[in-house]
Amino acid sequence: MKPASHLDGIPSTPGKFKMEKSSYIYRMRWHSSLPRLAFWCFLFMALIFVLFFRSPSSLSAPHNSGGYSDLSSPSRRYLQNSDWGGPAWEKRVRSSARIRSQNGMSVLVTGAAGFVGTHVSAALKRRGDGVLGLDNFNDYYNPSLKRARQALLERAGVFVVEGDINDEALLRKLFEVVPFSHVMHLAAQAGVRYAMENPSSYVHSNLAGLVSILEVCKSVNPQPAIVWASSSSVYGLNTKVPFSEKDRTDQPASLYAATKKAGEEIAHTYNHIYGLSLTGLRFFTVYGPWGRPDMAYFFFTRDILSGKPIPIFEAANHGTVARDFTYIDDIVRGCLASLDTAEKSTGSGGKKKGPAQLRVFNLGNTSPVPVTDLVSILERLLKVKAKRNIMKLPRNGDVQFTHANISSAQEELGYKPTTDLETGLKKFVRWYLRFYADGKKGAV
Ligand SMILES: O=C(O)[C@H]1O[C@H](OP(=O)(O)OP(=O)(O)OC[C@H]2O[C@@H](n3ccc(=O)[nH]c3=O)[C@H](O)[C@@H]2O)[C@H](O)[C@@H](O)[C@@H]1O
Repeated sequence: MKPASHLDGIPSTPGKFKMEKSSYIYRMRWHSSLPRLAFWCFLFMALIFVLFFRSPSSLSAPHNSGGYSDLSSPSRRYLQNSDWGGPAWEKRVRSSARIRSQNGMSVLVTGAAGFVGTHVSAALKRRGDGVLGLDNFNDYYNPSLKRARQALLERAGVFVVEGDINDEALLRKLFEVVPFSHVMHLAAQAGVRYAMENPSSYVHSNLAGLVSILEVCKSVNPQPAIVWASSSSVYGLNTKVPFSEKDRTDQPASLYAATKKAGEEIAHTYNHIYGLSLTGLRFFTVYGPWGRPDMAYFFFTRDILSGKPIPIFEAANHGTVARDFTYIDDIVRGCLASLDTAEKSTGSGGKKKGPAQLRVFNLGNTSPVPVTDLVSILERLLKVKAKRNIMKLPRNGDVQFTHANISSAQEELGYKPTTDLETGLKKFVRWYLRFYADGKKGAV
């Protein structure tokens, strides 16, 4: 008898199974229904296993633009330790989120082990607010820097829960343990150019992750007010300067920018349907101590020190490429002011009860600096001449310049940046040299 065609290929390795043996096996195995059942059960379990442990982003290699390379565990990006829950864990969560000042708030900070997240969490804690961090510690850049930030927060009394914003069960559990009054949502896939390498990571964090946060926030009681990180990149190909919140933002130049812009529209929807209070902050190229190694000022510093040439982009006809670089302390003040002025959400039980606050603010420095000047400042501070490799601005998401109009944030938040690039970079370089002294902390 001829075996059924879908079984033909099973003992397929030549030399491993002789023909007579395989037909014997076939007769023994497939004429009995119990082994057949066992086989399908095994196949089913294997499928469940594969689906459970495979995420879209686990298919791509880890990011290397920050100079970090670890190909040993490509699936690590979102394979998080789901080790949460239990009385001891809940006690830590509660204690970290305990308010210690009059009129303080309890804030869930997502992306707490990230650059901005760490600074915001520490600042909230310092003034007596209750803070709980959440971070998935992915390896977009060297996670040892994130662990060092976590240790810093730990010393300040902030517990950073390890988990992904897409894990709604975890988010619900956190709200069950602490009825957070505010969410500072900073977890995101950042970086403009990396979107060409790993587009699905942007969809995972900036779209699916944002929706997951909003879904949980809309359904808990009381609903928290949410402040979240948008980006100056939403202005895309806009040429009207300085960029005002009223300008068009429908021409993103990168998938990253498109996901941030989509986030702003998603925020509108949740505000409209569920009465969530939402404030989006368009950050302009934030830099400073504990910064992100994938950003130019950071890896320029590393490469200037090691004598490696640095690629400096210029626009067509030797056009200047410039950024409205904004120092982290100014951004933190803008974040805290946004939380302080956020009105309560109006919905409950997943239903809107009345109109709720919906805001978008530029948080920039209002003085763009050419990238070539940034390099000159670094050369002075590091006392090392850079090997400048001038190249054409690649068409992979970069825009030629950014410049924030901050009048709206000034009026409503009292936001007033005070740090110029030279002063801010001095603080960054001091931190960098201390942190990476003698290469003790390993590769950036
Ligand atoms: O403002 C923002 O919203 C964005 O700011 C930064 O994006 P970007 O301004 O491109 O920051 P960098 O990647 O550090 O680049 C800074 C400048 O250096 C230039 N650059 C970058 C890389 C390089 O190799 N050479 C080079 O000249 C870029 O064109 C840009 O003008 C962040 O990476 C984004 O996550 C953030 O959302």
